[in-house]
Amino acid sequence: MTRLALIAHDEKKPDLIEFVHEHEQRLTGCELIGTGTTGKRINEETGLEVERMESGPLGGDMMIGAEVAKGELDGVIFLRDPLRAQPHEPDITALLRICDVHDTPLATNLASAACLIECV
Ligand SMILES: O=C(CO)COP(=O)(O)O
Repeated sequence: MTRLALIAHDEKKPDLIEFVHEHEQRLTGCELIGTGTTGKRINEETGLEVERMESGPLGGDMMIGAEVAKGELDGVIFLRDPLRAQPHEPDITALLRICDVHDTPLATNLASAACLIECV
């Protein structure tokens, strides 16, 4: 089964929730993990179930990075907020890097997320 990570910064969470609603049929067939608050909101606001890691600033991005490093994720959808600095920027950079190291599909905006879920 396809295993995907779903992550969004606060300003992008509404976009991700809408994306999940739009693509619910496709995502129902996937195993989903996410950072803490993102996962909580998807669990509460959509019909899908996300396994929750820690919140991003508390290490959640690194936990997802570890899954990538273990080869246990088929793709990462990470709607970053490009207009605000994050306190855990080094963790975010590390997650993006480890996706490149392992050639794991990574989408950081809605258009690329739509492409990603069609091909993983
Ligand atoms: O900060 C995040 C990703 O860098 C997301 O974390 P939350 O889903 O806990 O808000």
